Amino acid sequence: MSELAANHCEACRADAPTLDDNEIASLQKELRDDWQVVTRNGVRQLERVFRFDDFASALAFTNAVGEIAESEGHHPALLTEWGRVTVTWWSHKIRGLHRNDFIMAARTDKVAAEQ
Ligand SMILES: C[C@H](O)[C@H](O)[C@H]1CNC2=NC(N)=NC(=O)C2=N1
Repeated sequence: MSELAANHCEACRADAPTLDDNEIASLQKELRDDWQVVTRNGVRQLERVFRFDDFASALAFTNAVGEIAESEGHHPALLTEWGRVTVTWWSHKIRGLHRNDFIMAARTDKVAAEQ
């Protein structure tokens, strides 16, 4: 399990810098390859699709991710479908990626492993 998962989010200030390419590449090494960096409307985001046997399992995972998001005050986009959940992390207030997003991606993997 990634060391990142042992961390908690820091308060992300609106003037915090977004991660640069090198910082992203370095943090990606601490995450499973399933996580991809995507860019939407100029905003870099961290995204992974999780697969499940049915909708009930997908929904239970969705709610479990929602719990950690609430506990950290840092929230993903969650697309819940039959057998799949797409989880996307980015820091809204800085319109990009912050270390918090990588921490929460690692925490998301931990939740998946516990399902
Ligand atoms: C007021 C509230 O704490 C802030 O808007 C938080 C809520 N959750 C958040 N989640 C994410 N991913 N980015 C944010 O900038 C963010 N801001």
